[in-house]
Amino acid sequence: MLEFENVSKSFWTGAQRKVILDRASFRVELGNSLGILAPNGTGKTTIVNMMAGLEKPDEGAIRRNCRISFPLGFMGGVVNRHTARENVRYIARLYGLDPDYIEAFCRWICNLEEYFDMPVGTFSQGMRARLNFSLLLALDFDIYLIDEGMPSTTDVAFNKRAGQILRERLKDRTIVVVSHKAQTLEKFCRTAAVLRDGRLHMFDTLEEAKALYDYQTQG
Ligand SMILES: Nc1ncnc2c1ncn2[C@@H]1O[C@H](COP(=O)(O)OP(=O)(O)OP(=O)(O)O)[C@@H](O)[C@H]1O
Repeated sequence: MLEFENVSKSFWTGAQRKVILDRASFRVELGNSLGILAPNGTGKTTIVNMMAGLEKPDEGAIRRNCRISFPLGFMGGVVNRHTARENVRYIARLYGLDPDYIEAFCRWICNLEEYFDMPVGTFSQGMRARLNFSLLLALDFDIYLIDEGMPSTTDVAFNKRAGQILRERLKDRTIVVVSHKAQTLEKFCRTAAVLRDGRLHMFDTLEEAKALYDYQTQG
């Protein structure tokens, strides 16, 4: 279970206070994936980061009693001056997993060859993305956080291999996906919410959420 209770979050822009969430309360139960629809720039990434524990709320409580992923595509957490091997072994230990298994899995998935033993700082953006994505697949979570659909890299063969494993994994896991497009949510969720002016409007079905969202965004 992942629960927000009276959570508020805003940013001071220098000219005004940008409200992301205003005393929002909701709960994600295991087995009931949730989609959040919100226009660009209204706080999707901030909400997902708060769910992952990467960002703190200003007020209210966020409770987690299950394994929650870092957001798919999240590029933090990997140290540039360490090799891919050192990074994945360290992260495996943090999660209480076998470093040999996690290293072997990541080596196989991301296919970086000799670069796997080079500092991550020497990697291209695409290589970094492959490493992060493979790490996410190597770990196992109860709730997966997805910011704007499936992550992808410029490597077509990797995308196919990793995408297939991810789709299999997500079949029996709970997903929270945030997007500005209802189409992205359709693949993952039944229940949905609409974020509007810091308020989260919850609906039992994606169709109901879509109706409000379309009404608001298309006039
Ligand atoms: N640390 C910060 N300080 C000030 N403003 C911030 C900060 N982080 C985010 N914002 C602002 O808060 C708003 C929401 O940002 P966020 O990245 O969560 O939105 P988003 O819906 O994910 O955006 P996009 O769809 O463009 O990726 C934006 O206006 C952004 O500029």
